[in-house]
Amino acid sequence: MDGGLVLNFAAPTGDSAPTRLAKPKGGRWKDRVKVVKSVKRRIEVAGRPQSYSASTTPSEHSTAGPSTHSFAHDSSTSNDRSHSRSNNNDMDIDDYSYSEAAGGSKEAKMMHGKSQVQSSIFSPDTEIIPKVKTIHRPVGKPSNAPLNTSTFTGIGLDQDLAKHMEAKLRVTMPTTIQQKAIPVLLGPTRKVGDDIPKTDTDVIIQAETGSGKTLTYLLPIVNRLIESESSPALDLESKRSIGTLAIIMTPTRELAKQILQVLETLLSMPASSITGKKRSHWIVPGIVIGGDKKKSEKARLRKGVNILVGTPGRLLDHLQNTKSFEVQSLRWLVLDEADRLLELGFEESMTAILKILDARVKIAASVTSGNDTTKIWPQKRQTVLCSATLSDEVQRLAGTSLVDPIYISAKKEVANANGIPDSAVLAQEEKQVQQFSTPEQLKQLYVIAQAKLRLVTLTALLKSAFAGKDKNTKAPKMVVFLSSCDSVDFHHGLFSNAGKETKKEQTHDEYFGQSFENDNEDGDDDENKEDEIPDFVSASNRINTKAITDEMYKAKRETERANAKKARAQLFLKGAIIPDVPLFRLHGNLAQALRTDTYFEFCKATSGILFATDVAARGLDLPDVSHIIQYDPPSDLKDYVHRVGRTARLGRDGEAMLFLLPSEVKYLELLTAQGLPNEEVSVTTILKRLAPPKSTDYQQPATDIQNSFERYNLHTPENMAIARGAFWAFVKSYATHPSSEKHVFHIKNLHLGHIAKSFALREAPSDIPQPKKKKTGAGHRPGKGVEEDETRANRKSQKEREKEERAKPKIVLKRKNDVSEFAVGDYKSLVGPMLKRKKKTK
Ligand SMILES: Nc1ncnc2c1ncn2[C@@H]1O[C@H](COP(=O)(O)OP(=O)(O)OP(=O)(O)O)[C@@H](O)[C@H]1O
Repeated sequence: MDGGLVLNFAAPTGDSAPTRLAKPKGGRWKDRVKVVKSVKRRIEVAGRPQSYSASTTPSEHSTAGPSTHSFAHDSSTSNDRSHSRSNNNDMDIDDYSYSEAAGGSKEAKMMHGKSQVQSSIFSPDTEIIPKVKTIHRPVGKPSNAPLNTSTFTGIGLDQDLAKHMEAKLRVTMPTTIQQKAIPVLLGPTRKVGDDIPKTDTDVIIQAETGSGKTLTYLLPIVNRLIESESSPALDLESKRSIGTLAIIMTPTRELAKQILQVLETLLSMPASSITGKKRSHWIVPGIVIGGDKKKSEKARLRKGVNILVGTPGRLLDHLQNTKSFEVQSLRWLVLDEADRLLELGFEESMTAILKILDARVKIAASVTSGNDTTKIWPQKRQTVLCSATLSDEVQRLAGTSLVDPIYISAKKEVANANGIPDSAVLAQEEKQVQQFSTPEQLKQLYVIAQAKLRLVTLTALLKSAFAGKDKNTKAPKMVVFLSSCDSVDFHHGLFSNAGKETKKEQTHDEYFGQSFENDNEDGDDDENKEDEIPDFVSASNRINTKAITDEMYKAKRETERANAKKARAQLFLKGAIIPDVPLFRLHGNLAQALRTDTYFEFCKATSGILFATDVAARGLDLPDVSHIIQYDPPSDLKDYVHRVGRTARLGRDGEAMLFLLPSEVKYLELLTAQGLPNEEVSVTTILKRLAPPKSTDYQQPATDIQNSFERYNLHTPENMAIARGAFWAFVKSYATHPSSEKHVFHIKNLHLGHIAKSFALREAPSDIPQPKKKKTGAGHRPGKGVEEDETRANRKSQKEREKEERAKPKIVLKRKNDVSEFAVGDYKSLVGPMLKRKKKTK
């Protein structure tokens, strides 16, 4: 019999008497008779159904795990991988526990109209886990912290700007990458050091996550603009109308907003202490991103935006369709998270953008030549590529789109006294382009969990991390990365609502409806709605004109405050399984307003759990994130670096945990080959934390949790539909791993029955969802409307999916955005026979 999809009769409710005994199937007849006898005997003894695992007391178990911030807690047993294998001798009993067998349950009938059996998550596992040698690098000294060897003014920054940064951002000393790259980007006129290139050149910046790359490219741009403000050639009145001087492109909307926020802070500089004039007031920052109102963006572009932050799809849209979008004077183009920008879906937009810029900027360069601002600003467009990872694509793009770029990395500290990079170091580094590096102080762990134990292991990890935390002991702040939007919705819903079934639950519409409200196709929300945001200034004007009494105004403000509070409360939920911990979710299919609010709310939160897709993996500076859990491995190795990089930022500590299936251990070889360190924590070590105080039994609490999750799914057809959708999205996402990882992640390695358990499903759904026919039309044109992990067309199909689900609760799964490489052919031909095989063995 295969490793564990054997009969199990674990009581779903634990307190109802058995109505009939479901016959075990499969295996040898002797075993079946033995099981029935053993179960009958136990019913007689106990008088009510029990799970065998409840009475098991594995001798090697330690005492209950106290709450801890470290994932590696109790790591002395870290090599004890197979707690379930240790029980192999008990197979005849351990395989089977008794219940009224979901076959008789109302819920099971509701879902299937037929008997259903429930397998134990602790049945023996015959799977051999190969040993893999990983790098056990002890946690090192912080490698992305600010240095104490130089100052910002020392590396050439304007004094006012440096002071302002200190006051507003509490940033006083540069990090290694800032120390090396800022003098180069400040340009030859700044004359900081003799080794700075004599003319502005294109630059590739590679530095660890959380090392301050945003300021590295923003500070020189702002510095050179404020430096030019006294230039007589630049008439103050015409400064705004000069058009866009710098474009910063990012792959995600949240990252674009984050960059804009930093930019606005830098530009809020007070009057100069030297001239008495307000600095930088003429420099107008702006943003264009998918999901926002295109009309208002157009209006802002018409007035003139000097530094523009945007996502590629919307940027290209404006370049093609907004006549008043002036880019002829463009001097800087920054590609933040460059390698992501060049991945599937973005590459064509990028090429089209570069082509348009090449054509338009050339004309303008000749018009403005002779202007003395050109001495301060780069003489022609300077392109800056920036990322923590440098893929082959980036290097290919660098070869075609950048002119003689300089490569600057944070790997080596600059030795010279002023902290100025010398050309020898730069030249040497050029030859050592390294793809991946993570902060030295980051602790990187992994756990090999069988599919059926994944969900309880995740629960144990989360529960133990938050247990016993109060106001005095700082609770952690975590991000759990999942492979699909469906999976994020499922896990967020599960941890928020499981165990609360008796209370009024959110309806499907309430849960999902909020995702799509105000989210029309182009993000061009009704213009009239723009003023709905409470505006107390205009409200007070109305008080005067309409003679509204103070009381009425007060009441209105109270209502507005209450509504805002209510809206904020919806951004996160609190569940029963991990009590009092705010649970957030973030993915590309949420309405833009909800995404933005969630992002800012999670930034503000002192602790909590964010379930997210890779939309949160790139560039987001989420303050104080202490732990990262990669519950689904990333679909690309470099995303591993970006995901774990949400913690251990700027010299702070951090811990990351990677979940792998036994069939995926070879992934560790890939990580090791890239020099990425890892240390194992066993499933047992983690699950033991579920054991109650003074008990060694972790299997019963784990089984109870699993049962409670399964009951939650069975509670309503909507819950079941969400779980099944997440299951299929998981299977589909397996097809998105690149060919170099196919030997690790292959659908045929998946045990679908066990995977189902990890979605709290008692068996794998047998309906293979039919992918929707690909639509044609503008939304599908590559390069048009492409944003982050989604296309406009996909957002549309998601809406349709929701409508269909509301009308009839059944699974209609379509291609998801974040599994874009998924090939229908592979999926059907592989999963189909697997399901047939599974049916036969039953
Ligand atoms: N020199 C500095 N001193 C102190 N704080 C800094 C310094 N430079 C940047 N920071 C802060 O560090 C945080 C991380 O910066 P940033 O987001 O730019 O990192 P990053 O290298 O771009 O990371 P990622 O690769 O994840 O995008 C920000 O909050 C920023 O304000």
